Amino acid sequence: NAIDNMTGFGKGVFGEKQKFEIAKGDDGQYYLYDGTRGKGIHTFDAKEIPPFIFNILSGLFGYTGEEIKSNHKFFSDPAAVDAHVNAEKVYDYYKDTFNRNSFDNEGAQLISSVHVGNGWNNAAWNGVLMMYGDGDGTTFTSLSGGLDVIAHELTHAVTERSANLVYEGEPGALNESLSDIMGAMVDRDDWQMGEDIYTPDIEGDALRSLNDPASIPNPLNPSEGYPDNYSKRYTGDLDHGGVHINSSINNKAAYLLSDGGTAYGVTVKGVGRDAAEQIYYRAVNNYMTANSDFSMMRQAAIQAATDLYGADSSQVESVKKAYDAVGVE
Ligand SMILES: CCC(=O)Oc1c(C)cccc1C(=O)O
Ligand SMILES: [Ca+2]
Ligand SMILES: [Zn+2]
Repeated sequence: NAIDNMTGFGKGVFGEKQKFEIAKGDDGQYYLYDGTRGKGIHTFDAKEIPPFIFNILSGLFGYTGEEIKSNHKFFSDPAAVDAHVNAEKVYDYYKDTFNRNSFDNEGAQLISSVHVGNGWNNAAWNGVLMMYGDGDGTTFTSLSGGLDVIAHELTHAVTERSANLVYEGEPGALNESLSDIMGAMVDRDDWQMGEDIYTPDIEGDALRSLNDPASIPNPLNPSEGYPDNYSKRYTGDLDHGGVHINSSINNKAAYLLSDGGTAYGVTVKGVGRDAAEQIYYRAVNNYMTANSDFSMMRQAAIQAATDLYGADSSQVESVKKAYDAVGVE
């Protein structure tokens, strides 16, 4: 059927006015469907289906949830509005920054489902679509309200279609770290992850910090902060071998590469966010594979910087220093 692309309106999770692409169906209803980006951006309502059932339904049967429609151009579901708007922003980031057309570089549809589960404190890419919980209102509010969260989830899809880093141990920590790094590059005004949607009643905290990982308690070892050096890595079995913990070691390296600084006696000259994002994208897209470990991350970033700026460039030197600073040889 002919899709008429038009502009929709709504308010996001934090009450901000949003404008986004919608489509009008043959039934005269308006849908949260953006037909202008790739093969389309669809946002659905999962209607509180338990996450593990939703995962099965969407994984095996491609179920995406109920179409969100409105009989006028105003959409009144804030979680859906932000999931849609933020997916558009992340699509544009990958296209404008790396000329990548969606996560498969062939315009794959970006499908998001909101209201997954009941007070679910999670967001996930399940191989088919993004899933966002509403949070329990204490630990999280609607997770689709976080631009860095959506960039994080969509980067899992990009990683899966490129290096396809195994979600376990060091490769898993790098998988997580690349999602945090791109999350911080899209949500460009800070180096925190999830700050907008984490603990709505507490100001100033975040899920993770890339600039100072140790400033946030490590959930697996609360007496310490997240690790910011390889010598402090988590070596237990929880969280697939600490993929959400050891990611902070590489996150710190990326922060130092981008903004510069001194850590563990090593001073790094920042290359800026524009060069840092190009180095990491090229590393994950061209030089990393499923079992790449931290040492291979260092080499991949050096090679990417060499391709982009030359072997004797200051950027290559900064990559080496950044990984020296976090104790990765
Ligand atoms: C910043 C986004 C993020 O970390 O999402 C997750 C949450 C909130 C819980 C569990 C897993 C994830 C993830 O996507 O890794
Ligand atoms: Ca952020
Ligand atoms: Zn993740």
